[in-house]
Amino acid sequence: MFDIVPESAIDEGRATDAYFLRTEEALAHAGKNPRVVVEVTADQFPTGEFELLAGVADVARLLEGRNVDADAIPEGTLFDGGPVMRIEGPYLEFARLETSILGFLSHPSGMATAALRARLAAPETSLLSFGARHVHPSIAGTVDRSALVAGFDGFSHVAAGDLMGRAASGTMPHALMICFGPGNQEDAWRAFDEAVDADVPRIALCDTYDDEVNEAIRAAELGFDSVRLDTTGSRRGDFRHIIRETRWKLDMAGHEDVDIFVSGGITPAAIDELADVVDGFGVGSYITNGDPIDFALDIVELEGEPTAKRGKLSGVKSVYRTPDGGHHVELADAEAPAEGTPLLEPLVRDGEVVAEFDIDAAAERAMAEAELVGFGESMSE
Ligand SMILES: O=P(O)(O)OC[C@H]1O[C@H](OP(=O)(O)OP(=O)(O)O)[C@H](O)[C@@H]1O
Repeated sequence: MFDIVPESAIDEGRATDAYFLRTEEALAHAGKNPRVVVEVTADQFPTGEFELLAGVADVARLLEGRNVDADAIPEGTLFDGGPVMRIEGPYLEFARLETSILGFLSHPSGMATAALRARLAAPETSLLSFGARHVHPSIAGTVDRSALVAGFDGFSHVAAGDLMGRAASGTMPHALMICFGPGNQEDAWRAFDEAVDADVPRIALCDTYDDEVNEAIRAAELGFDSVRLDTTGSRRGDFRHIIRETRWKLDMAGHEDVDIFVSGGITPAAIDELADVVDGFGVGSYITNGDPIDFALDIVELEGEPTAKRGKLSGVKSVYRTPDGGHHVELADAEAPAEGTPLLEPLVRDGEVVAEFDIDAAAERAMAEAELVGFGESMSE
């Protein structure tokens, strides 16, 4: 019905580049199915430019039930070089899965990395992921899960929530306000308040027809807990001033408890500029525009012997984090760096998924990692 590659095609390995099917034919013809170790890597050596890993859970599900062992650094870990994942087994067990394995990691990790930049711009302020509308609906869950791995507080997409067993958050769209017509904002807000479950936060959208200050005070008078300002870019002028003026006049009217949320084109720079005058942000395109990480999957060992294509590092590797925040890449059988903690952990053993995936734990790890490696310090918009 829609242009969506079905889950069954991913699981069966048909969500692949055709040359892997040709490879299967050629290997079968030659009677070959070598035991290999492959590694998934973005940069061969540490670069100092860290990125946040996400999407590992989907890879684990894809490898489940296949005759392979796999290790991966946990979701929510920052990496800047060396393998993030290692898979070992007969090559034909997983040859055709390469395309989907890389896709499962590349896009989520890029979005999680962007989301972490936003998170670090205001560690204490509420951040909601609003990005689903910018991507194909089939991956909305990936967008919002990546944002949560990076420490976001919530997300807006209902089906993404169904996937994660969490409730979506949200306020109200301009469409609701416009359906009641100009001058009738109270009718729209009142209808929302009367109709929507009591446990849904009362956040009124206050920029549709009149001045933000005017609408915010009117919504507050109706009893709304919070207002959202999504002022159109062409009208924004000095957004910080608009927000401060709204805060000032809400306070003057006795509505010191009414929170102010903002959305629309919010970037880490905007968060940095506005965090002290707002109570929360909705962030969409900044997350979904996060560049996919350029992962590659390469054979590094063939029948127990180190090998690699030119330009790639042969041999099975380990990666370590040292207390100074260093990320070290070494041969797996070499001595670990002093005080180095190995980052690759068992993911799949004999086809059984042995890792656990906890979004909150990943988010905690991401924040600790960011502090350890100084991720925020090299942050650019
Ligand atoms: O700019 P982003 O960071 O991607 O934010 C996502 C969207 O959230 C806000 O929309 P709103 O709910 O106000 O949309 P509406 O005008 O359709 O009601 C904002 O105006 C963006 O369109």
